[in-house]
Parts: sequence; structure tokens; C-alpha cells
Amino acid sequence: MAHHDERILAAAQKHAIVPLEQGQLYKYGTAGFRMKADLLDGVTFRVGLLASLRSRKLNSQTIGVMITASHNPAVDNGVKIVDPMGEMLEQDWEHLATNLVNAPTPEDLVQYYNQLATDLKIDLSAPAKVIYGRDTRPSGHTLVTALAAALEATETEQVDYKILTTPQLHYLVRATNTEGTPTSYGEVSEVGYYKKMADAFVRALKGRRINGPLIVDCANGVGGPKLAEFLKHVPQDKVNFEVKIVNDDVLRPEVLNLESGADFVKTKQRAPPKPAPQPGVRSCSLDGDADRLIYYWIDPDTGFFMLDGDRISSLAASFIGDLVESAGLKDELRIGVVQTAYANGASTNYIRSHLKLPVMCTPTGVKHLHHVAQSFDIGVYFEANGHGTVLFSPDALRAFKTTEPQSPAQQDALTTLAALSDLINQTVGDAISDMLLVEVILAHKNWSLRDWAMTYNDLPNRLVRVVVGNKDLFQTTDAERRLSHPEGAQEQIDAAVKKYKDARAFARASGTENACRVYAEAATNSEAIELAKQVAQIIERFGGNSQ
Ligand SMILES: CC(=O)N[C@H]1[C@@H](OP(=O)(O)O)O[C@H](CO)[C@@H](O)[C@@H]1O
Ligand SMILES: [Mg+2]
Repeated sequence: MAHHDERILAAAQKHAIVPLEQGQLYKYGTAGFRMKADLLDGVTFRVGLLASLRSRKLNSQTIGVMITASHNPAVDNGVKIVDPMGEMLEQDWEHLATNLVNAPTPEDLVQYYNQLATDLKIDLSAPAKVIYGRDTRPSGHTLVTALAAALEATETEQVDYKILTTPQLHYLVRATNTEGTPTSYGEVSEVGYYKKMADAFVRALKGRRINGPLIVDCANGVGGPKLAEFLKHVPQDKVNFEVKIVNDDVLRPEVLNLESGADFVKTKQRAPPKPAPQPGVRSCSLDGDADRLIYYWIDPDTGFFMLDGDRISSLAASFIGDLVESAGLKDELRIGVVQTAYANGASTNYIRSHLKLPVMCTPTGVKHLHHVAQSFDIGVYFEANGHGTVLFSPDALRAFKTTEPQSPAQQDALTTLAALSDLINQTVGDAISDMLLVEVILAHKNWSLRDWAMTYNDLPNRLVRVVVGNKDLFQTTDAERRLSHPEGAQEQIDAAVKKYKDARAFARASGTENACRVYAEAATNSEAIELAKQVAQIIERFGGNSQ
């Protein structure tokens, strides 16, 4: 025991943890640790210790660490751990991360680190490997120094991939752990990621023409330079993909996510004001770390129209469902769609009634959706905010490759499915990969965004944030669609919902902010607004005193 005590102790003193106000604790949440960057040096050091422990626990497999605060302002940053197959950190370890980070002194830290090793039967002399990347935030540079110090102190092999999108880091973790095996995920390099995706893009398009230019707003984040790099790998002689990258200034941190990006477009329900929107042109926005995607266009007649995660999900499910049928695999492969309670009710209805596919609902946070999507052969999952992907099971991948086609149409469907399984990032939602998927589908269907939008009409809806005295009073059940506590609150929400046609509403405590969120939808816009207001008032009444 006491393998690296001296080294950890010395390094921990240089990367001290900053005590939070009023005895509050750091918490590993949906997005790892995320806050003002100047609080994160000690946190990142300690996350490095945990990543090293996790690698040693999992037979020396490679673990990833991503430094990003996604769509938050430039002064924030964050750090999260990626598991060996490119998935989010296993939930059981989230509270270990919380405990390790909150150890009060360097001595306590070393003691807890050793205790974890003992409790989890981790051999501290086994090899360990951690790879990492960061988005374009200036603070990422110093946080990486803290991370590297923890890896050095614990004699963990490390690779610094420098600036990456979040999904690229997830790709690299899986590629590293599957290198040289039959399930190799791709070349272990950033270029390997571009090559795999460009090749799959060409194969999936099958010579179909992309209908007009695409404007991509990159939120002045890491997606800009990475998309530009990707495009260099797309063979211009085979694909007519005309992309105009906008908001790609990564040299001025103050403009990161400022009035641009997928989160801005989704929450404000309007196009980024700069550059001036071009009516009629197909447009999309990535978020600051390029794992979320929203499409939209400005209609010369009716104005702004947005196609969010629910739309991408139903588009993908419809296209892949048709291909599976043409491939003769309908009875063999189970396709399903996974959503959260925030999915528009019209999308759920469309997928169930029109596409005739099962829809499952999970609590908020992509790790929950990802997990349930894995229970299908083809699991399509998206949050309404534009984060999501499509997962293919080993059985599905095998079927695409080994089914003997009886007709050219069947062969065509099988090869398109195989190409899609390479194009779509299997580890996590990936805005660049999802964007290419959408472009492929629109090209196959010869659809404009207007055609896509016509598949169903969204129910009018409202999402409001309610600050209460104590958000922890609000506990949910039924995938967050109902409140179990405080007692009596749900009955009042039910009574309010009953007053409106086609209405639905729910309230829950946010996992990322100190507030509750209320969502309401109804047959008309004014009713959705009224209902949201009434439910917000109920939440305020039950929410404890705000000081
Ligand atoms: C309504 C909403 O958009 N909630 C977001 C938000 O979670 P909250 O727990 O609602 O704060 O941040 C999560 C992490 O980015 C994201 O997964 C989720 O979709
Ligand atoms: Mg993001």
C-alpha cells in the first residue's frame, strides 16, 4: 500500500481545492464537474487521480478525460471522465468522484485514494492509461497541467490530444481500447476520426446530390476548426457538399457561445443574429463542444423554423426503419426510439402511430437514454436539445454484413445501413456526425428542410425555470413525468392539466442548475403559456422559502 503517497501529496499541495461558500460540496453531475474555471484546478487534479484508479480497476484499459464546459460562457470550464467504450463514467463511480474531490486536505485525499484502492481491490502497481483533450477555452491549458500532474504522480501513462471536440475524445477512447481487435473502432488518431467519417459519408450518400449549400454556426467553439479539418477529407469529386462555416472565431474567448450555437437557438427559438441570417438557406448550429445539433431555416413567408433533437430522432428512425424493411431484416432486428419527458408529444405520437416504432421515456441526461437505447438492436436516442445518436448492436452489424441479398434493392439497403453504422458515432451524441447523417437522409429523400418539417406539427410548448427555496424537495417518479414529493403537488398539477385540450405538463429539479424546470404543452400557444404559468405557481407554493 501507500504506493504513490508522497508523490500525490506533493502534487496535491500545488493543486489545492478551493473551499466552496457555505460548506457546499463539489458534485459530479450530468456533465461531470462544471463551474467557474478558477475553481477547477484542484478538482481536475483529483479527477486525474480517479481516472487513473478507474483504468487500474478495469484491467488497465484506457480511460478518457474531457475538459469542456460545452455551451456555458467562456469563464466556465468543466471536467468529465469517459469509460473504455467511449461511454459516460459508470454511475456508481460518480459519487466516488464527488467524495474524492471533496476530501478537505491533501492528507485526507491520499487517505481516501488508498481506501478506494483497498475497497475496490485495485492493484496500484498495475499499468494505467489516461488520454485527454480540451475545448478552445483558454483555461483548458492550465487545467490540463493539473490533470497531467495527477497522472504523473500515479505513474499513469498519458496522451494529451490537445484541442478536440467532446465526441472526438470519446471516439479516441474507444479506438484505443479496441485497437487491433475484430471490433476495432478506427485508427487511433484525430485524422483517423476524419477518415472513418468521410469514407462512411461517401458510402452512405451513394452518389446522391446534396440539395444546396449548408450554413453551419459553430458557436465560436471547437466545432469550427474541426469541421473545417473534416471537410478536407471529403473527396470533392465524389460529393457536392457545399458548407459555409460561420461563427468560427476561436481566438476571442469572449465570443464563445455568445448569441450563437445550438443551445442559444433551442432556448431562444431564433437564429443567431450574426452573421445576418440568409432566408431560405438550410442552416444548423453546433454547441461549444460540438456534441449538440439543431437545424433551422428562415422561411421567406413564415419566418424562423427549428428542427430540434426530436425531429432529428424521428427523421433517423423513419429512414433507418425503411432501410431495415428493404433489407429484409424487419423481423430480425428490433428498432426503438428513446426520448425524455421534454420530447414534444407530437413527435412521440408520430413515431408510435406513423412509424409504428416503440418509444421509451427515460430521466433527463444522455447516459440514461444511451443505456436504454442499448436494449434495442437499433436504438435511436435524442434529447430535444439536440444531443443524441443511433446505436447498432453487434447482431445488427453482423446482419448488415452477412445477409445474402436477393435483389439489388436489398443489397442497396444493406450497404447503406453498414455505411450509416460507421458514419454515426457509436459512443456519444456527435454534432458533426449527426449533421452528416441528416445531410445523407435529406439527399436520399430529396427533401428540403420544409419537407422534413411537414412530417408532423409540434404541439405548442413552454419551458420555464422556477427558482425555489429548496429544489431538493421535488422528487420525481415515472421517468420524471410525475412528482412523488412534496405531497399534494402532483394532484394540483393534474388538476391544472385537465383544464386544457391535448395538454401535458411536468416539473422537476434541474440536475445542472439551482432551480426547477416546468414544461407544458397544449393545443394552442396561449394555453401552453397559461398552463406553464399555473404549474410554475404551484411549484413556487410548494418550493420552500426563498431567501
Ligand atoms: C431541459 C433541458 O434541456 N435539460 C438539459 C440540462 O439538464 P437539467 O437537469 O434540466 O438542468 O442539461 C443537461 C446536461 O447538459 C441536458 O442533458 C438536459 O437536456
Ligand atoms: Mg455540449
